[in-house]
Amino acid sequence: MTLFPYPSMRGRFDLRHYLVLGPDDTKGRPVADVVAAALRGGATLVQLRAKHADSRDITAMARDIARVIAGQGRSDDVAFVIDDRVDAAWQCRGLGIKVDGVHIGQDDLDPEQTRSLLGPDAIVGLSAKTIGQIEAANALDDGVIDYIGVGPVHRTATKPEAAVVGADGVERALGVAGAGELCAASRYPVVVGGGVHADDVPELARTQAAGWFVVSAIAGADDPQAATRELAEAWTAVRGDRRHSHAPTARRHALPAVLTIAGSDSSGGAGIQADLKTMLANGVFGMSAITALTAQNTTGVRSVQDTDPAILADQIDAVFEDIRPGAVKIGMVSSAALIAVIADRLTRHRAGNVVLDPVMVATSGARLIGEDAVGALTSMLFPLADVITPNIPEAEALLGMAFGSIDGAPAMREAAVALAERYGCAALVKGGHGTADASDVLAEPGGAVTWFDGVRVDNPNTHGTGCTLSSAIAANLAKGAALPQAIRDAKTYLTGALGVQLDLGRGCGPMDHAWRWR
Ligand SMILES: Nc1ncnc2c1ncn2[C@@H]1O[C@H](COP(=O)(O)OP(=O)(O)OP(=O)(O)O)[C@@H](O)[C@H]1O
Ligand SMILES: Cc1ncc(CO)c(N)n1
Ligand SMILES: [Mg+2]
Repeated sequence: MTLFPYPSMRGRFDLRHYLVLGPDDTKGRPVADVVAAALRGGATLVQLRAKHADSRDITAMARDIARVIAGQGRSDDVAFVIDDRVDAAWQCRGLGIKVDGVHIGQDDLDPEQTRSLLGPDAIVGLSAKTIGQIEAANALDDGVIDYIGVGPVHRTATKPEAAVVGADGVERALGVAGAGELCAASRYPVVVGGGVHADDVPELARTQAAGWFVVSAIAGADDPQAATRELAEAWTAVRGDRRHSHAPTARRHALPAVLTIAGSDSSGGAGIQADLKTMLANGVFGMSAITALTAQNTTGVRSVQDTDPAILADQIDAVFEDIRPGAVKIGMVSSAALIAVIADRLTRHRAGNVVLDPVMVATSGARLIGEDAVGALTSMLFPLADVITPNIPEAEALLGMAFGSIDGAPAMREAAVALAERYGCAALVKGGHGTADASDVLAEPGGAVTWFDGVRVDNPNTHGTGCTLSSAIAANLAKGAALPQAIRDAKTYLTGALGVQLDLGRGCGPMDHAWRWR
């Protein structure tokens, strides 16, 4: 349990004018004296570097430096860290000496262990000199390290043995430009140094560096105060008095991606518009291949123009050849020619997690599939689907007159089982068009039947409920959910989107897909 009585400097330290020094750098002068002079010259952070010193000596020097910082009234804005020796920093903090953290190298204790030893209040800086080391640092969880030290910029007196490695891993002087590349690649603020002298600073200040660090140019100077002032003024001349942000930028990362192959609904409430909004709201990256343009609004469909099959094929290829979708949602496909293209491309790209919403009639009553296409839909696309999501009228159309009308839960269940048996894919018969509680029933090819209880929302604006549900199912499958759970979560989302009672348009209006964030 540390006795460390000081407020954390994390998120408050200033990397702009960073002094590094140890007893071997100061030409015999006490380290604390050089620190005092550098602070008067504008130093903003101090690092004590005495890698091989006894703990007792480090503790004594640290106590003197902390006293100097406090003596100049700078304890609240000048952070003080110890280089490499996490043990010594831990000991100093336990003794109540204001050591705000550590700076560790690639060969020292690893960042996670350092963080767990020193706790959440300590500053942890990490050295890096190659793009690979920057990328490894970027991959650390947020909160492990606070900044990066890049260098040496030039071969230096204090580190002649240091491998000066460029971004490509080739050993050579890093230079200001090479350091600048590493700054640009880092998601943390970066302080750059190692052999830096005053005439490097203007160019360095034009990179994304957060500041310079210097050893000999200050610690070895006859007048450390003047030397510090010259470096600080050179920086400020270019960068003004602005400081760096402490918050690491988000790690570059992937996302599950989902492709919707569907029609465009100009009203924004159904079709690919509803699909993409749903995918965004459910945490996946949505992509689209458009099968038709429809001019529609909440009162009806005014006109439809099918996409040329060749451009539909290209859209699907373009997506699969770059960002492979973890799931595919198929919506409105109005012609056999377009269906054939989709079947060919999904087979060629070995698409998985295919959710097929057999769109036949818009909520407004307009027919959205040609007579010739229903047969193509069932013979060419159903075999590629993992699940089909017909509403009650669509299920009746797919099962034909012989099956009769679907009225009530038992008939819904029978219909789902019949569809799963006939087409060899899971079938979710949706209860929205029914009179009961908007529950849906899933029949899977292996015989499992699952009900998804609904709560009928008293809201006449249900435009796009089917598009929204099937897209949410696809999003959940892409995130790794099993089908029943994917449906359950999709239904929760949909019910919420209906429940906020968005009321737009003169007819059957759309839902609020962003309801969770309102
Ligand atoms: N008023 C409502 N309250 C709660 N859930 C509903 C309501 N209406 C529909 N749902 C649910 O919305 C989902 C879509 O079912 P619906 O029968 O509306 O599909 P659809 O007719 O294909 O929709 P669309 O008109 O967009 O094609 C189902 O889970 C259904 O239970
Ligand atoms: C483009 C399009 N796809 C699907 C539906 C189903 O509501 C619709 N109305 N419009
Ligand atoms: Mg529908």
